[in-house]
Amino acid sequence: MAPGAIESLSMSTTSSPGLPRRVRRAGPRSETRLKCVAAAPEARLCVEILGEHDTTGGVGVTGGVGAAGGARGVVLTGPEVTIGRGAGCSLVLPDPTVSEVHLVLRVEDGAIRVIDAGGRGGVWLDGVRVRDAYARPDAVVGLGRSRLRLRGVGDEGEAPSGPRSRLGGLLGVSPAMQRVFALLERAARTDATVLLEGETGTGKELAAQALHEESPRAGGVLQVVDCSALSATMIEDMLFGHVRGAFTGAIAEHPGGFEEADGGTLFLDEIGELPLELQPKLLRAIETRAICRLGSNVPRRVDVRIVAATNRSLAREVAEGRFRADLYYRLNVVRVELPPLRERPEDVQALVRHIEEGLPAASQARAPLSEDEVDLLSRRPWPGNVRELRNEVVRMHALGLHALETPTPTPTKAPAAWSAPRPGVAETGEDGEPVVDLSMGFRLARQQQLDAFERRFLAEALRRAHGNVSLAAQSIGVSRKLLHRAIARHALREVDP
Ligand SMILES: Nc1ncnc2c1ncn2[C@@H]1O[C@H](COP(=O)(O)OP(=O)(O)OP(=O)(O)O)[C@@H](O)[C@H]1O
Repeated sequence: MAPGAIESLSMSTTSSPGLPRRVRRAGPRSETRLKCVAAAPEARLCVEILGEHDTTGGVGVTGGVGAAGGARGVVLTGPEVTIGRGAGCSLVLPDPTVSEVHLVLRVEDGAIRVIDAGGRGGVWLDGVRVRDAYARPDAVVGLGRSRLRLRGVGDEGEAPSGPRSRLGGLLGVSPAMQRVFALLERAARTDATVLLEGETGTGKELAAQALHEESPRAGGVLQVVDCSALSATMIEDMLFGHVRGAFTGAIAEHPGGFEEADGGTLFLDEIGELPLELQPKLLRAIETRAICRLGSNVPRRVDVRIVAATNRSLAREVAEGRFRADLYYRLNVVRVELPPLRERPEDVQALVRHIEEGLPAASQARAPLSEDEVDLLSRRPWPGNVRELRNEVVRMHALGLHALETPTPTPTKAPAAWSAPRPGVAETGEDGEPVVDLSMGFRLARQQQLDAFERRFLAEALRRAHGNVSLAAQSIGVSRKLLHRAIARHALREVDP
């Protein structure tokens, strides 16, 4: 189906006690929308100068810019303005700590985009250093020793407006998240199948919830089926349900996720883990919008919108033969990639404040994190993304810790020598058992343990085979091709002394 196309479906309704694991009903809508005003070339941008300097009379404005609101308030016109010490800037600041052209403000869709033009000391938005970020209304921008309050934009004296800083439970002020919000919003209006890709903890599940809540199906059910369940039979049962007697222990009929989601949205989480043998059956169900319960040949029509998520690259899985191409194309109608947190440090502050607001008073052993602490956190690599940030903030509050007291994790992306300890991999405790680190959550911890095990295992096999891949593969019972792929994934050298 073409991107954005509407799938037409038929309906049947069922209800079921005892939902499968991770299948649940969506909660009430919780979002507040921010108004967006369309950009106009003559858009006006109101800036209030708050600097320590006495800029009265010293503020120079050029090119369609006029003074407004007294000596310290200026209105800048045009979709893009430059700010700095240089005479050519739209707003000239006589501050020796400011660079010639320090900052660019751009009006986009009624929002103010703040771009560091390479100014000395950088650009600070609400106390967080940014390279390129959208500002909330009334945000304060710091450059050199000067500070500016962005009063908002408008053509006819409209109220200040801003970009969407959240969609459903997803928060984000960075341009990357703004693009995600725009895509999700557009996709939500259709019945098109959506594939969400992104590292663990980047908010794929929240994105699926937002898609459902923003869609015409919001009144229906959002059903989640975790395709990484332990056995293929269990996943099959969670997807398609069963009739009485279908297998030992099937003492009653049970609808699966497809039927549970009828009239609503079916969220296939961890789709990259779906066993190969189940993939043709899922493809058929998606194509025909009909399923048969396990143990039955009677097709049942279902009216569902499909959203799938994975923290793998499905295209790569297809290339490596672990995922069927036909199912991939059926799922990849609208693809939305959730960016990792390290690529959008501008979002850390909003996320920290949001997490702090949700903390129960009893678990707050310290004051809210200071701007310096938030700045420190925004420089970390966060391999577990927002989930890891949440855990860290909760931990800091619970234990009364400060950002400097908590170790900075190493990015998982950086390939370390295979013998070096991997981040998040448990060390051995006094009892010889691995020390469990709960702070990063189950999935990430499990993944990192598995990765570490695989790496050690393969490295040892290679070492014993003196780096001969064919021999190593033979000795551990895997194909040469598979071992080559694993070597590349773990950045192991094929010939190790
Ligand atoms: N943009 C965001 N705004 C607010 N909270 C977020 C955001 N992204 C993630 N979170 C929070 O981080 C945690 C993990 O989010 P979520 O489960 O949606 O991630 P995921 O990508 O589905 O992870 P996984 O692949 O491990 O299942 C949750 O507590 C969620 O509320």
